[in-house]
Amino acid sequence: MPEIDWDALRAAANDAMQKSYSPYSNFPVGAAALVSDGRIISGCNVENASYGVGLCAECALVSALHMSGGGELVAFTCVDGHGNILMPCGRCRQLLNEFSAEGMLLETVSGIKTMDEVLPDAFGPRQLAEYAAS
Ligand SMILES: O=c1ccn([C@H]2C[C@H](O)[C@@H](CO)O2)c(=O)[nH]1
Ligand SMILES: [Zn+2]
Repeated sequence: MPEIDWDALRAAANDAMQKSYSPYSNFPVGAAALVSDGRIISGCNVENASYGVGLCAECALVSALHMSGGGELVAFTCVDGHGNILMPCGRCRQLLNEFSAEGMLLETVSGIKTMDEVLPDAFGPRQLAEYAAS
């Protein structure tokens, strides 16, 4: 597993946040993650005049993961427009869980946590596989 440089991840999240399109909430968000092969990916929130259609930064990040070669997420951080750490919303925790490496770490307002701590007993691909096999 690659070594986690939280400062570099936060810098990437801040760079992504600068590209946010958030004229409706005025709440820019940038997310960044370290991938299993060592590369850093990022994404920003992209809002829409039809408010509910807006995309969280994590959606762009997951898209970037696939567009740049796939892999699993090892570490994740997310910042708001002031550069402060932001917790991914519930939907985005589910989104990230799908592509998380075992023991993936997230930087949170209350320290570094595991995916399992921020989304306990998650529903994921395993549940579908178990159902199909039963
Ligand atoms: O985890 C989160 C939570 C919120 N937002 C965005 C969605 C919306 O554009 C703005 C305000 O909710 O913040 C994200 O990008 N990620
Ligand atoms: Zn979200």
